Amino acid sequence: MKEEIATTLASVGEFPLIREFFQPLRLEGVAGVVAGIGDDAAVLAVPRTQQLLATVDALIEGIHFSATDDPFLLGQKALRVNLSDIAAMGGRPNWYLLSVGLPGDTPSQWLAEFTRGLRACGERYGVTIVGGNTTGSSSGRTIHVTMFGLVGQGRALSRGGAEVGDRIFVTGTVGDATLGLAARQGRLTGLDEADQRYLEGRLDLPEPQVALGVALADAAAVRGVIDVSDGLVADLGHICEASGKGARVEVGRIPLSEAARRLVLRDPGLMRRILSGGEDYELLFTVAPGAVGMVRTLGERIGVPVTEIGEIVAGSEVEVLGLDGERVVVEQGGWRHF
Ligand SMILES: Nc1ncnc2c1ncn2[C@@H]1O[C@H](COP(=O)(O)OP(=O)(O)OP(=O)(O)O)[C@@H](O)[C@H]1O
Ligand SMILES: Cc1ncc(C[n+]2csc(CCOP(=O)(O)O)c2C)c(N)n1
Ligand SMILES: [Mg+2]
Repeated sequence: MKEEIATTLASVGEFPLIREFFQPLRLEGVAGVVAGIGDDAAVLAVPRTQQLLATVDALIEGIHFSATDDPFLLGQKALRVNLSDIAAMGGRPNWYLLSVGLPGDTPSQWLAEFTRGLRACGERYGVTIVGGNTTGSSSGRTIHVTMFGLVGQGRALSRGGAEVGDRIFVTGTVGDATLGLAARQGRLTGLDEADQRYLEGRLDLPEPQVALGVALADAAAVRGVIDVSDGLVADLGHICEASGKGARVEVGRIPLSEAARRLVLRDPGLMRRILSGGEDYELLFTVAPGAVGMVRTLGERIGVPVTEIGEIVAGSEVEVLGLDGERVVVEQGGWRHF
């Protein structure tokens, strides 16, 4: 029997790679691309009534993903984590740059699947590649996506606008991604198969809340906004720091998925991990008390669950109250790289 020799990137070469894998990621019909892949820089047209949003996020092997993770999902996640940052600013995402560092022995099939994921997600959210960078890597695979979006002049949301008395809201459910990671790494036992699949799905394919972000940018009563990437308590801390305020959150109000709820019922200690686990990519935002009804209606109209979990207070601390009303100590509150 003849042995199949897998093609690697080293055998394809840098420029054929760009032609074969990255150029096909261009989407027709996205406005504003004066020049995309092929020149020294992209040329992008920003309408006079809009402002440009720019954000970059890295996915590093061993830090954000494992070599064995599904590259089709990873391609989608690379865009989704950036879409979430544009959403947190209330913008519409349009364009992205892709920078990859890949070892020469990476199978071509890996890159084919990774770029298939980018394409699927690009089509779904209407964002196109406009350029990038390709290098070898001597220490694992690295992916950086820089994403651009547009927001009306002076309409961008920010972390810094929270006021005392604001109600704190979060979209969707919290903690699924960190539980999914723990499950994948064998740190959760006794999880049934369907729940494990659900939680890992939330880790692999976060849902950036782009439509809600855009709607919130039009609502003047929405003040401090962030997406939950580091962890609920840590990211609320970022709103507090930027706004010069404190916050009080009630554990009993934090929205959990059915799968997370079942786990917490068995092991209430997991709640601590939920409070500080990252990668949910939900929106966390504060709302003037008089606008709570409007935000609920907005959530219903867009089809995104929004849950009130606490209140902005004077001070600088994020205070977490347990079911018994006692203060819960959350040491770090979220992911830290260093
Ligand atoms: N190396 C850097 N150089 C310049 N600015 C940076 C650098 N690293 C982070 N920042 C800036 O610091 C702020 C906080 O960064 P952080 O990465 O926590 O935000 P984020 O992008 O929302 O988080 P995430 O990476 O989880 O999406 C952002 O405004 C970011 O642009
Ligand atoms: C293999 C593996 N190990 C650990 C984690 C968890 N993790 C990595 S980065 C991060 C916070 C957001 O990062 P950033 O601020 O860089 O966007 C979290 C929760 C993972 N997903 N995969
Ligand atoms: Mg963010």
